[in-house]
Amino acid sequence: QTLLEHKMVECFTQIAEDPDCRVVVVSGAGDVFTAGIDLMDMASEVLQPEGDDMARTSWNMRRIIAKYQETFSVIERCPKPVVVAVQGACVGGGVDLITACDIRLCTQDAWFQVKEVDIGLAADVGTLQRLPKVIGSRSLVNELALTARKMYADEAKESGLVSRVFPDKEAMLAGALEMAGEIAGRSPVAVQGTKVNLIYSRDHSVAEGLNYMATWNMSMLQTEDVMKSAAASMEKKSPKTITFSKL
Ligand SMILES: CCC/C=C/C=C/C(=O)SCCNC(=O)CCNC(=O)[C@H](O)C(C)(C)COP(=O)(O)OP(=O)(O)OC[C@H]1O[C@@H](n2cnc3c(N)ncnc32)[C@H](O)[C@@H]1OP(=O)(O)O
Repeated sequence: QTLLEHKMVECFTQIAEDPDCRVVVVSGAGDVFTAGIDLMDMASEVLQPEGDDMARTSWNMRRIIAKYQETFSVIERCPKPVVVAVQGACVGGGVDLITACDIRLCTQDAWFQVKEVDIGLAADVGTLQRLPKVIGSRSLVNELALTARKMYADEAKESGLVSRVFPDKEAMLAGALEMAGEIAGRSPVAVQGTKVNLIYSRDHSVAEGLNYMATWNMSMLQTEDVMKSAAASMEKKSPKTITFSKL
């Protein structure tokens, strides 16, 4: 139930470079997706940085926070799409994690909580930066982050935090894997280019996004995948029938 902070960077760095991997599904074991940061670790490790004076202690604290931020930023930077499947509680760092993913699914019993204000801190590893870009309503984001109230599955769907709600975990995992199969069956040049450009455009003006896109596709449009996909489309075949080279 605790976050796998240190393994996450290692894992997603490998996934980003692994041509055999085209899509990722993140799910949690048990009834609870995640209880967020381990509060015992937090008390003993995170909140006790070393340093001979305030400047050095603060510097080390900054490094610790940056390391935690990287835990989730590595997911967003990974060019392979990441589908996350949430059951039960998704608390604190869990919201940081899921907002760095590309597609969020949950079960009917799922709930989400930006818990940090309840433990005396401003959320510092991504929720405050990414949640406003996921949920359209700034007022709702502010309410959730300032009050730490729980948001249940139906509201999460209505607000756009998740795109689909499943009756139970089994159905959700089946749905997540089916979706992953749809993504993995398409051109990795197209899929990874789409993820990278969606994230770039989220953080830039339309003009900047278009400029980046033109530069991206001036090389990527020269892929053999376009001709293969277009030919399959003309023949009314699914892109999943095509064998695409690894990327
Ligand atoms: C630079 C740092 C950046 C990172 C910041 C991250 C911040 C955060 O993540 S803030 C959020 C922290 N998490 C919490 O406050 C979660 C609190 N826990 C819960 O709300 C519930 O435990 C939960 C809904 C997850 C599960 O409820 P359930 O009724 O199923 O189980 P419990 O009986 O409550 O818990 C079972 C045992 O687990 C221990 N536990 C739960 N959460 C944590 C946690 N986050 N850290 C450490 N331990 C946790 C709980 O104390 C129980 O232990 P025991 O009594 O020994 O059985």
